[in-house]
Amino acid sequence: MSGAIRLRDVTLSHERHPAVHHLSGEFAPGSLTAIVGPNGAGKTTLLRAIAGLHPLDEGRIERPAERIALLPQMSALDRGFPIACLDVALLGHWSRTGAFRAIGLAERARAEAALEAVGLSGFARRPVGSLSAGQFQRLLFARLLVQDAPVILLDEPFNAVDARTAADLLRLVREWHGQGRTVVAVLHDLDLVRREFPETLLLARDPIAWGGTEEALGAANRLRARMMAEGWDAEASPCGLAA
Ligand SMILES: Nc1ncnc2c1ncn2[C@@H]1O[C@H](COP(=O)(O)OP(=O)(O)OP(=O)(O)O)[C@@H](O)[C@H]1O
Repeated sequence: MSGAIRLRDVTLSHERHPAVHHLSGEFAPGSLTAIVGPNGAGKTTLLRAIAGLHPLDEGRIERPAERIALLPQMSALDRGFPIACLDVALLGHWSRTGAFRAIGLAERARAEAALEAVGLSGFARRPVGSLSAGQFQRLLFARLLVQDAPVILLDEPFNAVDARTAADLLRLVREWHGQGRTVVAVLHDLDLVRREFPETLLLARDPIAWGGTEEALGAANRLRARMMAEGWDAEASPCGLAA
């Protein structure tokens, strides 16, 4: 499976407020990378930019031609939507079928198998609004399974889920890595990152380190990220230049 993502001097902002500055590097095909950094470091903005959902101020992102799947932060999603679990899983087919092609039996079977794989067999007709946070996250992983993309971006995938759910979902992440997919996950649990993620990008709006996890998360790099975060000015213009 291919799936390299190359960033060339990427700068991102929100309404002229800085989010990510001059980031260059590569998520190699088949790599498993954590993005870590303080709150407000630009991690979510970067994932969205990689997925093509946030415009670039400067620079370039080279992505594979194939599909990129994004798991958004759970808190960013509206769960009051009146839709059943199977329909959410079926949405994973959308990028291939488009809005107007009918869903066939094979696609339905794939969605049902995905629900089973995440421990939600028997939930097909349940409205999403009735799910616990952990069950909902399992459902979003089922949708990722259906999407079957070579590049998978996960924004805080284990937030607000219990240990058993996190372990089950982590198993899927390992499987995706074993299948040669490129997986990038925003995470705050550094012990988990050290245990499971060979590569790490430490971001504090500016890139602090990008490479092997042990080295990227060394004490000096973590201190630098913390000091950068303490100095952030919410009103600063991108790159610290006068607007
Ligand atoms: N929709 C928005 N409008 C304006 N500013 C935004 C918006 N989204 C994010 N920002 C700002 O951009 C900066 C980067 O935010 P982002 O959510 O990418 O950081 P993060 O590293 O994912 O943070 P966290 O760990 O808290 O989720 C922050 O200063 C944030 O306040």
